[in-house]
Amino acid sequence: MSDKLSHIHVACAIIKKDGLILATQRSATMSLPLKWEFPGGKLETGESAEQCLQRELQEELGIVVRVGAGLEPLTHRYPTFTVTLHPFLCDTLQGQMILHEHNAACWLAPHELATLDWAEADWPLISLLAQQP
Ligand SMILES: Nc1nc2c([nH]c(=O)n2[C@@H]2O[C@H](COP(=O)(O)OP(=O)(O)OP(=O)(O)O)[C@@H](O)[C@H]2O)c(=O)[nH]1
Repeated sequence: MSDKLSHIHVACAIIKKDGLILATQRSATMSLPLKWEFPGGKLETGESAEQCLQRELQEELGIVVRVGAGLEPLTHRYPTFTVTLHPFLCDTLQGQMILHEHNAACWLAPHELATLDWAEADWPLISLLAQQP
């Protein structure tokens, strides 16, 4: 497979509520099983990051969010593919969260995020969030 084919772009949501941030755990049957991540997914052709997040968060968690500022994209090379994460700060607008795909979810203070077993691509983001007030 060419590098181009194995390089995916993923929009992910840093959802904040009362100073806490939502973390979701991938299921045992997904790729990167049981790793923690920020909810979101692959950008489809012609889709904006905001549209992607609204679609993915509705599918995965049944919630509608307000998409705010974008953070610096991060690129990570896994053994079998490369991912560029496009993180966005978000607030929940509507919906009772239901886990349609994930194994678990939790709300943590920024400095507590590092206690979870995150997907490798996320670690620079975890460090950045932990430094913010
Ligand atoms: N949503 C999300 N995905 C992440 C994060 N970090 C990270 O490495 N990823 C990777 O980015 C990809 C997201 O794609 P997806 O969520 O639409 O894909 P998927 O579960 O259907 O994966 P699959 O196509 O590998 O089965 C996954 O391979 C996931 O492991 C993150 O913080 N949030």
